[in-house]
Amino acid sequence: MTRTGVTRPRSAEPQPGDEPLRRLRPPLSLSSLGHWLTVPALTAMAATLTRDDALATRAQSVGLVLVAWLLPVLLAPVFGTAAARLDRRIALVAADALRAFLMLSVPVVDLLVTAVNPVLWTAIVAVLVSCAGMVWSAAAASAVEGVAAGVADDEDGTVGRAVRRRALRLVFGTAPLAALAFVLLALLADALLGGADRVHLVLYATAVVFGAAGAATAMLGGGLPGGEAEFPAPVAALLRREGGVPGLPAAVVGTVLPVAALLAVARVHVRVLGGGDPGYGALLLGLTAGLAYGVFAGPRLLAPLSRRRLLGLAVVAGAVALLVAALVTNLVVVVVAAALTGVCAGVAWATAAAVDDTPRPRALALVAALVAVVAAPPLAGILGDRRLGLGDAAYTFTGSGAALLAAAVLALVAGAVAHRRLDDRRGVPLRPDLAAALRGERYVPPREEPAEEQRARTERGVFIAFEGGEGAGKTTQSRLAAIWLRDHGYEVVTTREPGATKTGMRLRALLLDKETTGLSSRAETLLYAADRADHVANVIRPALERGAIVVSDRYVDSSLAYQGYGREQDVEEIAAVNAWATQGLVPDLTVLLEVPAETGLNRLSEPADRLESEPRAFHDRVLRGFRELAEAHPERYLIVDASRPQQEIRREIQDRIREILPDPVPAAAEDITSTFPAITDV
Ligand SMILES: Nc1ncnc2c1ncn2[C@@H]1O[C@H](COP(=O)(O)OP(=O)(O)OP(=O)(O)O)[C@@H](O)[C@H]1O
Ligand SMILES: Cc1cn([C@H]2C[C@H](O)[C@@H](COP(=O)(O)O)O2)c(=O)[nH]c1=O
Repeated sequence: MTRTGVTRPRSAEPQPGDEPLRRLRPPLSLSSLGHWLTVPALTAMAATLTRDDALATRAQSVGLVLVAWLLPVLLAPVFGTAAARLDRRIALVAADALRAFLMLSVPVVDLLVTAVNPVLWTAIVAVLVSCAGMVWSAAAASAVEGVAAGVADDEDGTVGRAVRRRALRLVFGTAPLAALAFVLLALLADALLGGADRVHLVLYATAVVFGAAGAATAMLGGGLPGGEAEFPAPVAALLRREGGVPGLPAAVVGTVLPVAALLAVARVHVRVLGGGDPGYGALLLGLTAGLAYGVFAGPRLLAPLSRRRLLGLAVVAGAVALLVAALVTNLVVVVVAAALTGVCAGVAWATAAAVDDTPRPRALALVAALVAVVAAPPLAGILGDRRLGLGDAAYTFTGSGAALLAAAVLALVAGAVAHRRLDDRRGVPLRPDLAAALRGERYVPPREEPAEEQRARTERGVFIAFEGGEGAGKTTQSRLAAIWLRDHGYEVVTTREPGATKTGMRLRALLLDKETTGLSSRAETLLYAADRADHVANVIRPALERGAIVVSDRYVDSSLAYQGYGREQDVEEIAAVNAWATQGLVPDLTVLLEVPAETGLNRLSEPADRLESEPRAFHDRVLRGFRELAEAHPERYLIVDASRPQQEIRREIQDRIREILPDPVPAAAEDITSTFPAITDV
């Protein structure tokens, strides 16, 4: 059972998606194992080849190999398009065979070809192996899509999604296995071989794994299904300036920096700490196992805590773990700190992907990783090893430790910025919020209300507005809130804008009809304001005056966001027009539901209306507008990450509404019963 009482399937039981993938499992696992093994194998080779050189040269050789391995990922769409033209089986087998051959070539060049610089050749192999890996990934993704699309009895796509998820787990889950295999091979090599040749064993082993993967693919019976896989271009995703979740870039940078910096200097750092390849492997094992655990556990971790808060916290915690790895000169402590860094980065990554499901976080992560891998090794070399005298004692501060320290400080700053900008529970203290989440509860802060405000509340009802972009879930959540309130004895009026009154319905038809062309932005603003004036005068105010709770799907903020930010008109002027139209009526609480524009628009099933048909840049400006409005008055807003499941969102909204509710039972009734009505979760 989970904390929330939901029974999770036991891992020993077959999962949906297992059976359709059964045939592809051996080649996918073997090839992925080989893929991840290439990283420690080639970096260890570079470190071994430069073992007698200065720290700067050693660090930069390892950095060069890592950069060479990462760079081709920028060209993923090119490889995706090229692979689509090839026969899938041939592409998979050829990519594995080429990688086996390339891995074998490294020791051969080292031992036999004196004319070629072996470090340079190792870096060239890293580029070529990575390119072949991209072709393999594209062909494998297409095969997995083919399997997912071909699942019988899968009308709602559940099994297809499970197939994709299982395939991803298979590919990324082999990374810790590769690190473990590297440790074992390094120990074996230490026991059996001597000198620089020791590192050759892992290169041979990687070649054998690729050979076995290619053979497993070649021997697959029957045809290999194919489907269309997507390969978003990382550079294009980054160049798109509109949209994006504020604070998310800082979170992504703060997530990636510690992992990339550790990878870049781990081999030289471990040597400084007195470890060889087995120590390097142990550090990689800790980091990758932590990452895998964090990615898979992240979505369920501290479920009652806001995902945006969790993201900021995970980034800060990862930076602190890296700080420990940088400062402590004990290999075991560093391996444990690397594992914690991995867990935090995994949790942060899973959470960031839930907050922004566009290709942007992935693109930014790739660029941040490249920058870190390029910068960390030379920084380690420049800073060099230093001995600090502390009275009788001395502390040796290594160059690699200093580079990790710099990365940790930067990640800490990025984490703090991310926490500040992403936080959707402003005004709610973090410590009790976190403590309650650790107990599996959601924290509801006590609210002290000035006497004047309390009196004003008893004299009128409560006004709650739901705001957000298209398809954010305003209608769904405002209805759920109204049902919950009615269940607890309140009179609730649910309403919406535009179109709550007879005149409003005509205005709505006019405003949303795509046939309404050439309407000026000012006229549009005034028509929305006219609808609102009628709405307030005939629906909202009368309901509030008789003490009802009014729940409105959209209100003034929609005009400020759409006509102000979206149409790029003066927001202050629109606010003034609307203050006049509503006679200054401001909601007691505005629930802002945030989803990326693409997600929201994709949720809509009806043909797009006049406003929904506006370009993506318009909707991105609208979303930015909503957030800025909410951030200006955090005390009367609840910002909700609306990309989560409906029931999670519902609970978060109920918790916040509870804080502003008047007592639903008339005072006279209370005198009789002497009990207060309990508000319980539905
Ligand atoms: N959290 C959620 N996750 C996934 N789908 C959701 C979620 N909330 C709502 N939906 C679905 O998204 C669609 C749009 O939801 P809804 O009508 O509530 O959004 P809206 O913000 O009112 O849209 P509009 O901008 O058209 O007024 C519906 O099909 C709804 O079932
Ligand atoms: C109140 C208000 C609304 N809009 C826009 C926003 C939407 O595109 C439509 C309303 O349709 P929905 O199904 O209720 O989401 O109108 C606006 O531009 N300005 C406003 O003030």
